[in-house]
Amino acid sequence: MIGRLNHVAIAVRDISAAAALYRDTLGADVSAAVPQQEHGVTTVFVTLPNTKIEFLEPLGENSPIAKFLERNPDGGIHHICYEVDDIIVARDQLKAKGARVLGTGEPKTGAHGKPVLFLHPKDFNGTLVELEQA
Ligand SMILES: C[C@H](C(=O)O)C(=O)SCCNC(=O)CCNC(=O)[C@H](O)C(C)(C)COP(=O)(O)OP(=O)(O)OC[C@H]1O[C@@H](n2cnc3c(N)ncnc32)[C@H](O)[C@@H]1OP(=O)(O)O
Ligand SMILES: [Co+2]
Repeated sequence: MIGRLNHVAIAVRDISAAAALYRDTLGADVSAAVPQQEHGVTTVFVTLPNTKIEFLEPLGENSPIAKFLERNPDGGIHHICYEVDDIIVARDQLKAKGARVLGTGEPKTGAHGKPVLFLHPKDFNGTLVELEQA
């Protein structure tokens, strides 16, 4: 079911500082910041030869990463995103196996313009898992 590692997400309080750090200290290829209103975050992507790093900063009042940052004030790894061929098939298979799909269960459009879903961290070794349709 899961394929390539699409990205590893790091939640931060200051996405500009995080982007500058990776660009200027690590010499990385860093995108502009993009607000993702539907997801309650602003994103920056760091393009690596074999995957991406996604920086997340809270956006708006009810950001889903706000409490994570209260628990982790310096920031931290927030989720991992795997690619799947068909996100509805994957979702239905996962639900049939008892995994909890977060939100309404219907995919949202993610930062790459593809359908994404999230699986509860308590079901996957304490790690928030995002699925993105390849
Ligand atoms: C668009 C872009 C893209 O890639 O396209 C994105 O990624 S958008 C990325 C932003 N969107 C999302 O993250 C959507 C999915 N996330 C969510 O719905 C929420 O963050 C959540 C339900 C996973 C957790 O929300 P919350 O922290 O307010 O909830 P709680 O405080 O009740 O947390 C419930 C339990 O899960 C744990 N927990 C919470 N967040 C995480 C995490 N990131 N990794 C591992 N464990 C976590 C808490 O410590 C707690 O454990 P204990 O019970 O032991 O204390
Ligand atoms: Co993500």
